[in-house]
Amino acid sequence: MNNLDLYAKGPQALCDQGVKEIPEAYIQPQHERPNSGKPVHGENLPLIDLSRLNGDGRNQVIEELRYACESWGLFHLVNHGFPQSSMDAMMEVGRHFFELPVDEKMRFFGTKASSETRYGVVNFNSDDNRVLEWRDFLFQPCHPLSDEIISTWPDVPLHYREIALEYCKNARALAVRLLALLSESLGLRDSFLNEAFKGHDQLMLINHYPPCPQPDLALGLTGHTDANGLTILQHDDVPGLEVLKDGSWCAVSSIPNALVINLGDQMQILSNGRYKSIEHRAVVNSDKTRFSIATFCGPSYDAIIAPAAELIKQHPTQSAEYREVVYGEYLGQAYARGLEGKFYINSVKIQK
Ligand SMILES: O=C(O)CCC(=O)C(=O)O
Ligand SMILES: [Fe+2]
Repeated sequence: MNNLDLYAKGPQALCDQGVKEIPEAYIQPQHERPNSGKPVHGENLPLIDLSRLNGDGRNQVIEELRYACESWGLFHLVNHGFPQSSMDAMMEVGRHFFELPVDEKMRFFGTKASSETRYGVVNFNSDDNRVLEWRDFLFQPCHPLSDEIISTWPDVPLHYREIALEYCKNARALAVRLLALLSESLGLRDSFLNEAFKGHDQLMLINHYPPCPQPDLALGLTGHTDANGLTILQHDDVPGLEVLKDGSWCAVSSIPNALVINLGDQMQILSNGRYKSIEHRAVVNSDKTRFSIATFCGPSYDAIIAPAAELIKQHPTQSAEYREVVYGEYLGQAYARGLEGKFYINSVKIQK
């Protein structure tokens, strides 16, 4: 099958053709289909306001952060210092990328599940029988960067690379700041998590979910936890993100100018299970396109990630809950396995 045939099977092409029924390959088994995700009201889902860090509010913010990470693994973040102009520009140039003619987008087409720049239409390889997801995406490495890596990024639309470069730098600055705050919230020295991550690795994924004629049968993104350390998610105002909380899927609203931060598996390991990587997914709808930009911040590939000794001492059994992992290997195996709930993090849990 050539690339254009593959594109023709992708959700955007199907949407453009005006199909009324989605192909079988996109139909989720009954138990995976989106039910009407019980909405989480704003007051339940934690919202962290970083403007309160200066002065008297500081201890309270750290306390709220601890609560959010222990009970949710996800929170809205406002007054985060990420320039709005950079967020808006990235969303716009990302949108324009997906509007490009097929041949332009297909110049970046790739199927290999790796950290290389690629535009993906259908997310499985031939020996994988998974149900397809109703999205296409653009994936790119963002840190560490070199001219060679930047030269793999899309060179269209105009200014894509400079806008993306600025965005990646802003995301990295926020990640470094958040890791210091998360260290503090765990009672560790400020530099702990940033040091544990060594030089850091950062990837960006732009998800594009076209309207789907049968949204009750499909998913934009299967339920999964992020394999990295923490994810900075910017999404537009079209609903779609859901989190699994106490066994039910709950819709996460979009708050203007806010970012969604969710913890990945490495935070669960480093915190010896005190903080959780949260299972989440994206549902689709029948009339609106939805976009999200996920920045995955994680350790360097050669970093060895293990529960922090200080936190093991505080654990009821005073023992490690997870075995140590080399981050690059963990990520490689998580990619190979594909999205599957908490399967991969559970596989490195020490059986007692
Ligand atoms: O589109 C979303 O809201 C979720 C994206 C996501 O979870 C991911 O890219 O890992
Ligand atoms: Fe995710």
